[in-house]
Amino acid sequence: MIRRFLSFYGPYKGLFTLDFSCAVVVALLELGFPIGVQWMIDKLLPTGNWGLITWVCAGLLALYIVSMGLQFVVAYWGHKLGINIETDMRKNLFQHIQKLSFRFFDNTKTGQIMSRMTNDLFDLGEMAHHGPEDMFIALMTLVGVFGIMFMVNWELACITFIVVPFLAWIIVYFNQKLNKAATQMFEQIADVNARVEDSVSGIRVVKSFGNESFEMERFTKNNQGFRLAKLRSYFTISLSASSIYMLTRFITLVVLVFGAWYAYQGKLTYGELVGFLLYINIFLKPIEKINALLELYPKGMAGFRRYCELMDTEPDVKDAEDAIEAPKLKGNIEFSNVTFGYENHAHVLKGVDLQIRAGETVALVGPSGAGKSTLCSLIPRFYEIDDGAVTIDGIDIRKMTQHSLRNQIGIVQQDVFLFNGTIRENIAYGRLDATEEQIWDAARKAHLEGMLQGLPDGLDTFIGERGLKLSGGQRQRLSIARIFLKNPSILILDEATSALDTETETMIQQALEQLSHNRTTLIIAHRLATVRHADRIVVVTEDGIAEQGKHEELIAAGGTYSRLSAAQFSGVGTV
Ligand SMILES: Nc1ncnc2c1ncn2[C@@H]1O[C@H](COP(=O)(O)OP(=O)(O)OP(=O)(O)O)[C@@H](O)[C@H]1O
Repeated sequence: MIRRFLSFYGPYKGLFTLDFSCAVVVALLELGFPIGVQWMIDKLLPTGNWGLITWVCAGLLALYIVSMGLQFVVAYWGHKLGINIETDMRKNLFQHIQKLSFRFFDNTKTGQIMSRMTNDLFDLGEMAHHGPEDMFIALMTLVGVFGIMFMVNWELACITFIVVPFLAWIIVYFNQKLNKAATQMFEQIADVNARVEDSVSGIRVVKSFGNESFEMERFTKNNQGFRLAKLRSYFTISLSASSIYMLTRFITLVVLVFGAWYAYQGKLTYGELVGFLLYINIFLKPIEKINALLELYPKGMAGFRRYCELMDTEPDVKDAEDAIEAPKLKGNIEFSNVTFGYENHAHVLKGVDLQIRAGETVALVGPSGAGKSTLCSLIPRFYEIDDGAVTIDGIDIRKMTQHSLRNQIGIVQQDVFLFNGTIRENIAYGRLDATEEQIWDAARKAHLEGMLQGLPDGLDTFIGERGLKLSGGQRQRLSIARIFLKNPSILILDEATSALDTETETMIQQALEQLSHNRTTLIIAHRLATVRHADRIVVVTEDGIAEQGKHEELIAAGGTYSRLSAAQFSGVGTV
């Protein structure tokens, strides 16, 4: 874990060396000042040579100024190093999250991911800056100060250093406790974030049910959980800080008593006693540093452990090592004996065989929960199948890179997701390098032109979070324009026109028919009326594919489809 953390210093060796060496010089100067003071009291003051005393004071002042400059370097460039490392980790995490599969997102709350990206990393930058540097300097100062104190008076030095083993014990003991407390704190704040994310993104549902106080109660529970976890960690921090304080004050007192006694007996000069007391202050500084680290280190490490945990989560859908860039696909899709389940041993699809010819329009119908959407989500390889194979143009999709495969598949969902931005940005999401003309062309085909002409900012109109400033039909048309621009070989339409009024629906149906011309199109249909004219209708039930054929053939066969059709047209059931 520590080695993994240290590897982040790699790109910043120069910055680290600068910061580290300045910090070491500052620490050495700190050690040197009391020697000067002691020398002045014992050797220089009795001579009465004020000229020399003035020069020595000027020299000390110059050293203080140098030390001040070096401290600025440490404070600024040291923090820069920490921030750089924190930024790199956040970038790695975002990059990794982008690679994770649907299964991960199905099982992880968005708020918790956000918490790992933000809160968990806050203390890491600080730890990256202060951790190795402060620890090294603290140890170096402790050793240095012991050496000097030993030379001044070995007995007093040994008395002072009796506290060190106690100190080490306190550090180890409280570090373990704080590690646990910090991990709990991060877990609790992640829960708070997840609750806020859930409530805010579902605010319309919350308000429509008038459940604001229920949401408040749930939030309060999470918030209290965080408060308790934080209080627990502060309790431990306070306990360790006061134990260390007690230990250090006690030792100062002991040194004062023994030092005064030695001075009284003439074993110690008064200059040595003052110098010694100044060294006690220097001796306390690394201890204070270690104490501060004791608070920072567990928080940083708990965040880093959670960072590693997420970074070590392997995507369950990965490109094969010898994966090829998919050629321009015609769209012959074949499912051969495909078995798939979201959870192990709970298969949604079992031994499914289905062939779809290039350019064919196939409608998938069947009872809710039968697996129509699941079947379609296997084509872009959103999930890894448990058994069998899915091929396109005879190539197993596991042999293509996910990017080149998904590039050739367009999906229009019933539940449209648009990004917070302008209409232009959202259409261009279908092809990031699209020209103005291509964007307008896609907008025209999706029948957005009229709407755009009525907007003062046209394509540059902001549509709000998730496109909330647009109507359901407008959102749907925008998502269709995106696919026109993408121009894929395979289309998956998840009852794409259900959010539109009859007039718009007819327009869009025409546009989609134009788009699906010469393209393989799968339509997940809930309203049978919309798919009567499909080349083929495939009826998916919980037992697999029950039947397939044209509308008339299936009606004549008198099977599941004809029953569903009768139920729907008589208005009794849903499909
Ligand atoms: N991400 C998921 N994680 C776990 N189970 C899921 C997931 N998505 C769907 N399921 C389950 O898989 C089964 C098939 O769901 P699917 O959405 O494919 O059905 P569908 O036929 O498209 O239904 P509908 O017509 O209602 O949209 C259901 O039992 C559903 O609960």
